[in-house]
Amino acid sequence: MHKPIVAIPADFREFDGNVWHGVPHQYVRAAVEGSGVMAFLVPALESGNDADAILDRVDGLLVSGSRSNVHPSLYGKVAVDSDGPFDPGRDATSLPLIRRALERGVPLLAICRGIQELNVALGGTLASEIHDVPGNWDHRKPDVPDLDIAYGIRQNVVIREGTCLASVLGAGSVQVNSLHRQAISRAAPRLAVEAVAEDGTIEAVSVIDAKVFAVGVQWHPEYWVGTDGPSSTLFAAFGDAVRAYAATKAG
Ligand SMILES: N[C@@H](CCC(=O)NCCCC(=O)O)C(=O)O
Repeated sequence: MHKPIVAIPADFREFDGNVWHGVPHQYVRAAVEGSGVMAFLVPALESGNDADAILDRVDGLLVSGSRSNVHPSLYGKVAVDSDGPFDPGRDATSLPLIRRALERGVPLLAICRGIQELNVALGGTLASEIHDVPGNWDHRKPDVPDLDIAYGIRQNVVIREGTCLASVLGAGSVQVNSLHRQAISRAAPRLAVEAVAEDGTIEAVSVIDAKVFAVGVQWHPEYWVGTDGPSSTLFAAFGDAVRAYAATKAG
């Protein structure tokens, strides 16, 4: 059997005087070293990507975080400046891939922006600038140059009993990082809330009636794969689901 392949939708980014399709290395490293799979990046195209053609050729879908936000029009909201920055190519690539992966039973792990895309893809909505809500904790990325500090583990979330995530990480408290301004507002009907922060922010979901592993987390387990137990365990579980799916394709 070939080494399983996981598709990772890229961002459309501008820097160094050019435009690029890219995924931060931490996601690729976590897929390769944490899940034991190969990673293939999918360009962030507003048109031209065929979700089924991609999913025919891979064994899992890893939807990464990003500084950009899902365009509000995709969940019935009129965009305002604070909803940006936007990445229409990423939206147009990720959301169809998420929907088709779930329909086809392709394993899915969605992280940060990814859990927000999962929610929107299934009909949910997002809240912006959640740190402005009275009583909310500040979930934003710390404004520091050192990524180890920015991705530092600094938040307690509680995994609910009897959930998919509890079967992987155990129920109860787990310490995670936090780098987001938005969060799930109305959870899509097909999503089960699996973990919440102490201020009530939804921190993890799974897809009800999913054929295989289909989990979204608002934190960033990819960054500490290899050194943080829950991060490593989550990516190992995703890798196991990907290998099991690949084996079914091998016949
Ligand atoms: N843009 C969304 C999702 C946040 C996210 O994916 N953060 C990871 C990248 C952090 C960075 O590089 O700035 C939100 O803000 O909620």
